[in-house]
Amino acid sequence: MTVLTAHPSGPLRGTMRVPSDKSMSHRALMLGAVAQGVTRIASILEAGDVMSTASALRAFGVRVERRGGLFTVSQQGWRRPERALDLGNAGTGARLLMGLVAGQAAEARFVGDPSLSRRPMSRVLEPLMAMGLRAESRDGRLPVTIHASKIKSFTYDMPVASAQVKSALLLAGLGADGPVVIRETVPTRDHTETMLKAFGADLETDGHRIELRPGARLMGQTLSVPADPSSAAFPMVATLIMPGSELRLDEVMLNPRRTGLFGSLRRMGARITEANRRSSGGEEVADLTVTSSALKGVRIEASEVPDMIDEIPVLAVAAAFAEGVTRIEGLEELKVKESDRLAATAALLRAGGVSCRTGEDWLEIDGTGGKVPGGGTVETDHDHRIGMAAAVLGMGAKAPMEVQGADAIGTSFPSFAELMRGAGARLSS
Ligand SMILES: O=C(O)C1=C[C@@H](OP(=O)(O)O)[C@@H](O)[C@H](O)C1
Ligand SMILES: C=C(OP(=O)(O)O)C(=O)O
Repeated sequence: MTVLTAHPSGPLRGTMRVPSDKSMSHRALMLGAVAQGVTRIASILEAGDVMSTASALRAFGVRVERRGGLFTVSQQGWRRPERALDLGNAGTGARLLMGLVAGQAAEARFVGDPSLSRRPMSRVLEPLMAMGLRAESRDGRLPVTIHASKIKSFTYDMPVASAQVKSALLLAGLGADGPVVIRETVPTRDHTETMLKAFGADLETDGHRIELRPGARLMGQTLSVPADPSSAAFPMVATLIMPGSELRLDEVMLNPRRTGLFGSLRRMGARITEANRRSSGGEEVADLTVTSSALKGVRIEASEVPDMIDEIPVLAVAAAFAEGVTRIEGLEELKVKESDRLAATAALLRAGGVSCRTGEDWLEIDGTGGKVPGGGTVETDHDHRIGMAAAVLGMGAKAPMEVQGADAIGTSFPSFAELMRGAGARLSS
């Protein structure tokens, strides 16, 4: 098992470009795999989760090739995979691909690692089956077998704020016999909608309503994937909590459905400035300069959570260094991520000597005003974000934190230790 020890570190300095966005990378590969012609993807995220999606697509005969720094995707019809598709740790990969496969009237068996195998797949299978998909699962979990099916027109009111569910249904809709309409109560990341339009799909968004009309021919595109705001969150919080630090984070994607953390940190007193706003891969990006800041506790409402759903563990670390109490509501969905992130976040705070309380769907953290003891051990349990959040806590604490199972970090941010060391963090493995 890989162990990473995060030692109390000096100020962080310099400039870094964190790896590319995971959500966009999965979607670029999948749309390339059903489009006509060649899709060229510059600066795709080369990390475990995205590579799992790439190899699953290859199993259908889709050509996914790395040529220098460019990934190219092309297809001339899908064939039946010879083996089960192993999606590893990737929830996005598994759920979106189930929708895509359904829309192609293809068949496949999906498996995954121990973490993915305990996550609910029924949230996509139930609506997909209502659209006509024939599928079997182990109690709504992996392994899942999908049979070639005819997909029907469908209207769905989202029962849960999930971009993965929404995306799976839209991707299935590419092969439906009529429109697919999805109504969200809480808006979630819209990369599938943006990218489907860019590839030529007939898709319309009106407030919280999305309508996809099948039949348009998708054409291969050339795109470049900007830096992942969910990965930028870790060096950002590390910079804020370590006195004397200043770090520039280049080309960070600023889709408003992804930047809830940045707004919350600013409300806590974080100094984060933005320069050079421009467009990349169909999204707004900017270079962010982060300066260490005295943070104060804040209250986060449930309606704010979807825009920072993957950033809660590291937000909790920022709260541990703040002055006063932070309360975060609406954390139900955290329980079905790579680990039970509500329990895992509380456990990592306690391992670092920070007191906190949890309820069914909330977390309350007693800020220490910068005096986090540290000195504990955290087991990632296959959860990259828990591993990185624990490492950030250790960098700012009085005593080191040990992260067991640190190899999990490779699913989204393989260069985490190297980039953080380059900025001045003391990490040993
Ligand atoms: O669509 C996506 O790319 C994602 C959606 C979110 O999951 P949910 O749809 O389960 O909220 C998020 O947690 C995940 O990391 C990526
Ligand atoms: C929840 C996450 O990813 P996924 O659902 O794709 O495994 C994440 O990256 O934090």
